Amino acid sequence: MAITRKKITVVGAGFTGATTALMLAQKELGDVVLLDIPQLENPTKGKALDMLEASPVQGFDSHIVGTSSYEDAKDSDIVIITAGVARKPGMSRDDLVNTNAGIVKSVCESVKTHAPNSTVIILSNPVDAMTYVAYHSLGFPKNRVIGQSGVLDTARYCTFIAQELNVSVEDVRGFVLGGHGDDMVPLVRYSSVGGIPIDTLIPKDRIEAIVQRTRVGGGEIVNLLGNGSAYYAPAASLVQMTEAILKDKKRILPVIALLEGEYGYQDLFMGVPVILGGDGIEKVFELELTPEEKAALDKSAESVRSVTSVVTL
Ligand SMILES: NC(=O)c1ccc[n+]([C@@H]2O[C@H](COP(=O)([O-])OP(=O)(O)OC[C@H]3O[C@@H](n4cnc5c(N)ncnc54)[C@H](O)[C@@H]3O)[C@@H](O)[C@H]2O)c1
Ligand SMILES: O=C(O)C[C@H](O)C(=O)O
Repeated sequence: MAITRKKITVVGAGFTGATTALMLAQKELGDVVLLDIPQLENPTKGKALDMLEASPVQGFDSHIVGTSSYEDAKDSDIVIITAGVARKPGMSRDDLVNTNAGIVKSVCESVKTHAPNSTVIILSNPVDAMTYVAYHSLGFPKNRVIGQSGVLDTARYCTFIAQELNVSVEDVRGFVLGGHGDDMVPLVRYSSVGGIPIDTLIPKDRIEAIVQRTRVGGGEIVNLLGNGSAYYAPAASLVQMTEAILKDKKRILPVIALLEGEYGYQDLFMGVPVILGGDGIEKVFELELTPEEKAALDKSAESVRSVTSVVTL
């Protein structure tokens, strides 16, 4: 019996989209369709072909095609949306809201037509608001519309903790909740190294510095790059989410989910820990928060609400 491979479409073949496509293929998570606008069809085909030609060297058998046609995305299992503009130094993610809302809306119209059973992961910024836009444009059930922020923010947080203690990143566990903005909420109380709570190992002022560096981690990269934003760690985060879904791994990861009463928020897309598996978001975990943690999450939720409110659907 022929084995049907999974099909993953990455919309937007820029820095994050192209990097994601390559990482997905390297892990053989499925065949990859890399899609960008018609004006960039040849460069998109060129990037895909270049990646494919790496496959004999690296020994992966995923196919990769570049295209500007949604026909090629037909019946995708997963669609990852990276289409849109990135910020430059001096800008906030929220400055992108109007431009990217239009792009995400038009992409979702095509996804709805050509891949109606897909699970959709949104990366375009401001990503909490763009996930809200995608949900309403797609009309898919809430478990199949997922935003990426918490995996990346947590990865940055864990990187800084590992650096601080000079220990393996593999032994660091942590969580970042809330919106993908400068008031996101790294949860120190739920962070540990090899099972040891970090607040017993790292002085308070150093933890505060790590929390603050995490909050502005995207901006740190934007300032260093000078013309664009991070893409290696964002791509790795998208791949981890895709793998959790396609392999039904039931990972517990922080992702942007529709909240309908959880944590006291209604009709809000924001980062929370979930079970991510074959059905997409299979469960949202409601953690016990201290009054200080809840106040910080409320502040982050307010920022998300404020940028989401300017979007016209
Ligand atoms: N959520 C996160 O954690 C996170 C992380 C990194 C980047 N981002 C966001 O992801 C987006 C992409 O970042 P990037 O660095 O890849 O930018 P980029 O400029 O390198 O690539 C964006 C691509 O989208 C394409 N595009 C624009 N309109 C399109 C459309 N209608 N259909 C298909 N493709 C279209 C562009 O042609 C371009 O190739 C930005 O909004 C950025 O802020 C979010
Ligand atoms: O910071 C950005 O604008 C891109 C992304 O959201 C990130 O956190 O790297």
